[in-house]
Amino acid sequence: MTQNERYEAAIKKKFHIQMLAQRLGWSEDSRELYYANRSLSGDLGLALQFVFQKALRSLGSEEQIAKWDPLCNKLQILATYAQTELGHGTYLQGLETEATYDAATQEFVVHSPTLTAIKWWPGDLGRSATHALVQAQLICSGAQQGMHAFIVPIRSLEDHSPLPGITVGDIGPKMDFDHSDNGFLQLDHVRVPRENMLSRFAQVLPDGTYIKLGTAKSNYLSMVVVRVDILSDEVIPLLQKACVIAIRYSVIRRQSRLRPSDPEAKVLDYQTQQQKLFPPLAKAYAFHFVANSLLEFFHRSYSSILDRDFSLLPELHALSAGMKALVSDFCIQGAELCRRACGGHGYSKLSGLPSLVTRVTASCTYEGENTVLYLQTARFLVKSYLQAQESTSQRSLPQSVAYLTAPDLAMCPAQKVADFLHPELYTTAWAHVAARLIKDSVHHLQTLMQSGADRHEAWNQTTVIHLQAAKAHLYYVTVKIFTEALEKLENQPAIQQVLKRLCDLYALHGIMTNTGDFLHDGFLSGAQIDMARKAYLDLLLLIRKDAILLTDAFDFSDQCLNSALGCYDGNVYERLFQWAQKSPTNTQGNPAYEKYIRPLLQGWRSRL
Ligand SMILES: CCCCCCCCCC(=O)SCCNC(=O)CCNC(=O)[C@H](O)C(C)(C)COP(=O)(O)OP(=O)(O)OC[C@H]1O[C@@H](n2cnc3c(N)ncnc32)[C@H](O)[C@@H]1OP(=O)(O)O
Ligand SMILES: Cc1cc2nc3c(=O)[nH]c(=O)nc-3n(C[C@H](O)[C@H](O)[C@H](O)COP(=O)(O)OP(=O)(O)OC[C@H]3O[C@@H](n4cnc5c(N)ncnc54)[C@H](O)[C@@H]3O)c2cc1C
Repeated sequence: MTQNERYEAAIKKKFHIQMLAQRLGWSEDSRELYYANRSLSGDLGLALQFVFQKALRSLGSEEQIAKWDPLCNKLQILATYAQTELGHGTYLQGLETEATYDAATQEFVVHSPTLTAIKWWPGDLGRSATHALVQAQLICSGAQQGMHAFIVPIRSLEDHSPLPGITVGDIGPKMDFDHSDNGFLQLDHVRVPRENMLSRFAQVLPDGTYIKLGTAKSNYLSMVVVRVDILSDEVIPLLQKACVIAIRYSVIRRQSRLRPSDPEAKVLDYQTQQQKLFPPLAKAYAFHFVANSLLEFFHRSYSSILDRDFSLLPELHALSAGMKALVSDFCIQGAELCRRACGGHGYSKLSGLPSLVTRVTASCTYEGENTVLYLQTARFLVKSYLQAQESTSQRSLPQSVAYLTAPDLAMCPAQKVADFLHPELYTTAWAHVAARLIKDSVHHLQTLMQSGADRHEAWNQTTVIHLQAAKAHLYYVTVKIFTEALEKLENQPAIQQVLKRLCDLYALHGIMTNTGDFLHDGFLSGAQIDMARKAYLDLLLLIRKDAILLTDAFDFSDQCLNSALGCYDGNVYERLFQWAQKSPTNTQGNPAYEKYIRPLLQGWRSRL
């Protein structure tokens, strides 16, 4: 489909789902609506409404939520979240859009002072949204007060035309997300009432007095909220679908022979095919539990943050930022592995895999570029390590870094292959490596500072090391979450056994792909690495038996997968041939024949 066709189809789907929800009384965050959205294939339009509402509920006062939330739920307005600008996306302190308070009229004048201030990228902005939550530098009482959120009407609710002072449009073709009209927004002294500044954490009084009710970063809370939600709502299901398609196809596709006398083998019986597909499958399960755990932590801390107790916010920010980066990186890597594992047909759009890959690829950028987010986690780890070093410190460490003060083993006690299948053993191994890398990163930082570098330069010159420490810490946290999730399954032993194999594989795959970190200080010996590898390879064989059931368990219908390779009945070749014949290129004639091909073919004949 063209960009316009995909855009229209996505809005059409959203329209019908919304009509159904209204007819059946499904609320915005109901389980029914969640499953209805999950059961759809491909694109659903107006996704930024949920980002706007998350921001409204985290940054808005109760009165503002009461006013704007129902308008969103009934789709009486279509809203987007406009933070990123042409010149800035990561560095929020660099955002140039201004909101200057005019006490005479009790309005904010929202303006794009430069070309680079033009809002750029917000989804649904190009052609759909009627309102935008605009993040802008607040100017009042003659001072810049930092980034604050303003609700700005941008299109008429009568005829959808841009309102005065608004220049808005689509930013043009992208790698994917063709269904979403990512747009640009230039504001020319647009006036909005004082009540349109979201005021949970800050207020501007009628006379222009600025009242701070939160911290300097309170208005960053909306990003924390979205990073938590987007993993299970958008990113992880894309990896799950890719695993279902590739693993189902791999038991249908026969190629070559394991023994000359054998029939052609199912490609999933090759160890290398298992090595490609089972780690992504294990990650798809691991991240299901990680997303649930993060959501639980978020709910535990969110209500206190909304009541302006920010004590849990640093850990919540570090976890949500880091997990968004780690999970999205591995989902991108895993979806591409699934595509590659399907050979030529994996490169066909009829497989559904290229679309999953190009869509999930955006997740390393939106809602925070991953490197920048890992470094936010690293910043938290440095602080936690230094706090752990202060023997006088009375404050206990946040729960996710408690291992920094736990007794540490110098060497892994594993004596045989089976020892590496004990969750306690590999979780301890991950904790050891993470703690060592964090200590190492702080040591490098301090050494540079002691040699005279200022802290900003020292930080920049050690960010590669901090990145490595952050990734190890996050992987350790995910291993711990997966093992704890297994413990809760003791009354379902059959399921627990199957999922434990995936957890073992997830932990050991991380060790096998980072052996240097485990060998570096002798924590693991070469012999123990060999034991871990044996345990890992044996798991591939065991998981092979359950692989199809583990992918069926994701419960995606054929329509939802939208793939000729991943259909439940396995009739891959019939579908590929049917679908190819229905392809528009086979039903619309050859546009180049009359003008070019025929004259070419005729040309040489006339020369004979
Ligand atoms: C189906 C549809 C799916 C697709 C939907 C796509 C939706 C996508 C929507 C978007 O993309 S919206 C735009 C998202 N943009 C971002 O996420 C921007 C990423 N950049 C940042 O978050 C900030 O630039 C960054 C925090 C990385 C750095 O900002 P700063 O340079 O102002 O802060 P700094 O790094 O100096 O950190 C200052 C303090 O703020 C804290 N902080 C930073 N971000 C925070 C946060 N979010 N929450 C709470 N605290 C935060 C940070 O921990 C630190 O605390 P400490 O000083 O105590 O160490
Ligand atoms: C599909 C899609 C949808 C989007 N939807 C929205 C939306 O609805 N609303 C919205 O407001 N935005 C949206 N965005 C924009 C997105 O949030 C930004 O692109 C993202 O935050 C990254 O910022 P940037 O583009 O400025 O990248 P940059 O920060 O310019 O990244 C470029 C490079 O610089 C590096 N870098 C930057 N800062 C640092 C640093 N401090 N230390 C080390 N390295 C650094 C990065 O790691 C990266 O390698 C969307 C983007 C995409 C792709």
